[in-house]
Amino acid sequence: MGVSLRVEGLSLKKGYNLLIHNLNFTLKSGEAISLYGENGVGKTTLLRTLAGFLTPFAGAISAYENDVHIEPEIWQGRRIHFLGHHDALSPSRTVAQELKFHADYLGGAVAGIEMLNLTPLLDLETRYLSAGQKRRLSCAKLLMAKRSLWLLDEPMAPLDVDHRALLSGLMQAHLAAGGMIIAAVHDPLPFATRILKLERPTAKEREAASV
Ligand SMILES: Nc1ncnc2c1ncn2[C@@H]1O[C@H](COP(=O)(O)OP(=O)(O)OP(=O)(O)O)[C@@H](O)[C@H]1O
Repeated sequence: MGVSLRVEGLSLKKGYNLLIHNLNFTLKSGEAISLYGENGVGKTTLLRTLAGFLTPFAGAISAYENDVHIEPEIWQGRRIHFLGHHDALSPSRTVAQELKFHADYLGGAVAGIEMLNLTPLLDLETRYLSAGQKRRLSCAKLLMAKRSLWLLDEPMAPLDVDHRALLSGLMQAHLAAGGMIIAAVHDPLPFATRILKLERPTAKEREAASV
C-alpha cells in the first residue's frame, strides 16, 4: 500500500524535438529510480514534467494513495519536492530569509540548519554561496515539509564527500519512511535503486511524432 506513481505511454517534446517516446514505468513506496542517459537526452525534462512544470506531448502520469487516485493538482502541488540542478534561490535574499521563505511556501517550519551546516551562512546573500552551499540550502526544503516523491536533478553533483553522505542518508531515510525518489544522475547513488536509462527516440519515432 502507500503511494505509487504510474507513467504510461509518456512522450515528451521540446519545441519540435521529440525527446522521449512511449516511456512506461511504475514506482511504489520505498522505491528509488536512478535516471541515466547522455547529456541532452531529456532527464531534466522528464523530472520537470513529472513535477507538473511541463505538459506531456502524449501519455499519462498518475499517482495513487492506497490505490485511490490523487488529483494532479494535489499530487503536484503538495506531494512532490523538486530540486533542480540550478538551485532556485533568490540571489538577494540571505540564507536565513531564503529558509523562511521556503518554509512559509511549503507550509512547514524552517529545518535543517544545523544538519546541513548552514549556521555560518545564515546572514550571507545566496548570490555569494558556492555551488555546494547552494545545494545544501536547497536540500533544507526536503526537511521542511513531508512530501511523497522527491524529484532530484543531479543531487550529489556539487556536494563534497561528507555532504554526499549526509544527503544519501536523508534519501535513504525518506525511502525507509515510505517515500519515493527519482534522481537524474551520471554516477551511481551510494545505495540500491532501480535503473531507468533514457534512450533517444529512433528517426521513425521522431518522424511519426512530427505529424
Ligand atoms: N526549443 C527547443 N527545440 C528543440 N530542442 C530543444 C529545445 N529546447 C531544448 N531542447 C533540447 O531538449 C533537450 C533537453 O534536455 P534535458 O536538459 O532534459 O537533458 P538532460 O538529460 O537533463 O541533460 P544533461 O545530462 O546535460 O543535464 C536538449 O537536448 C536540448 O537541446
